[in-house]
Amino acid sequence: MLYRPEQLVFCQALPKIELHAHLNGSIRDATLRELAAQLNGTSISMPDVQLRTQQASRPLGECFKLFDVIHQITTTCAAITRIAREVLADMAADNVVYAELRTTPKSLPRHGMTKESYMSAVFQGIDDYYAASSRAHDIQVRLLLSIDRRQSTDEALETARLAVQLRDKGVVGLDLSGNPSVGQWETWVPALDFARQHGLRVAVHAGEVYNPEETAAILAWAPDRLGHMCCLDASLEQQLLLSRVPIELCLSSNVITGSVPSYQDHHFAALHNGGHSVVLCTDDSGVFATTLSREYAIAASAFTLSDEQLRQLALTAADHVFLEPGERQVLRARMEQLLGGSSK
Ligand SMILES: CNc1ncnc2c1ncn2[C@@H]1O[C@H](COP(=O)(O)O)[C@@H](O)[C@H]1O
Ligand SMILES: [Zn+2]
Repeated sequence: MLYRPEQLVFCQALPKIELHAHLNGSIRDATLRELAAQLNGTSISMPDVQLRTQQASRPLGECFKLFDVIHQITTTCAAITRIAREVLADMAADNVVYAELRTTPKSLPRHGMTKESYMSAVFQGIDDYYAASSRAHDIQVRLLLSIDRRQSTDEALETARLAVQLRDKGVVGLDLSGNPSVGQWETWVPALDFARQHGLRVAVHAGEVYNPEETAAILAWAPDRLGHMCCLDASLEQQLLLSRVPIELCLSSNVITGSVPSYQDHHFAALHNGGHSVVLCTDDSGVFATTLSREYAIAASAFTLSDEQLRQLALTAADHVFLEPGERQVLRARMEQLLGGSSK
């Protein structure tokens, strides 16, 4: 058993902050199946989708094949709008009070989709959620635009420019993600520099596989937050601790993909005990069949965290959001108030 039922109940009641969630990876299983079923006559079969979404362990390479399948199913603006709306609803139901959702804007000429229309579809989904929900005031959302590691320097720059343009629509930063075995860090540096020069914040997936040269280069660039950092040697570990860059940690994702051998072996414990800033996140709640509450419950059980430690973990996430300082303080005060209310 990964955790005791009462640990999950406690974690569900905690107000939480989600900082690392990929839109298409957070698709509901039922929605994925429904959209796949609507695509009769294409290369995607239902058994294909079912088999892929029911695996308990899925090596990283398999994960990226699954993302390709999901992307073949989510090619319309209507699908993207629906996913965005449902992801927000699921997070709000899980007591997430602030979320930074990340997604890769897609240009799919065959489907009449541009990066701009893709983003409009995401904004529509957010608007639809707020228009329909009585709990709408419960969750605040911001966006990070992702660069996929398969992209060229020019494609990445296009995404960075779009992110700057969409700042007043709630875009607060850029993310570098995608298959860690693909591409070269130097390719995307111009786009990340551009974003930073224009006042956006930058989160980078790093160390999801062992690649010490790249991880050292990423640390030297000093992103505002790092994702994963699973596969480091002793010297990189030292550099990471000295950098003090907060890390988004996704327990289920890392264990299911095999980046970390088990929950007990996860580097969460060493970082957290050493006072390094960490934020628990889901990564892909659909693909890994999880919720943020469940990730907190797994941490509570695997690392024997007290209720007070769990509350502190939820609270300190507010210090690492990509909001302006004034807004960040308001969020922190709100978390303090809500957490005061959730203590026994
Ligand atoms: C499991 N660990 C991971 N490592 C790296 N990148 C990941 C990821 N999980 C998801 N993504 C990135 O997010 C995309 C799906 O969401 P969007 O289409 O952008 O909304 C994937 O294609 C991949 O680029
Ligand atoms: Zn990720």
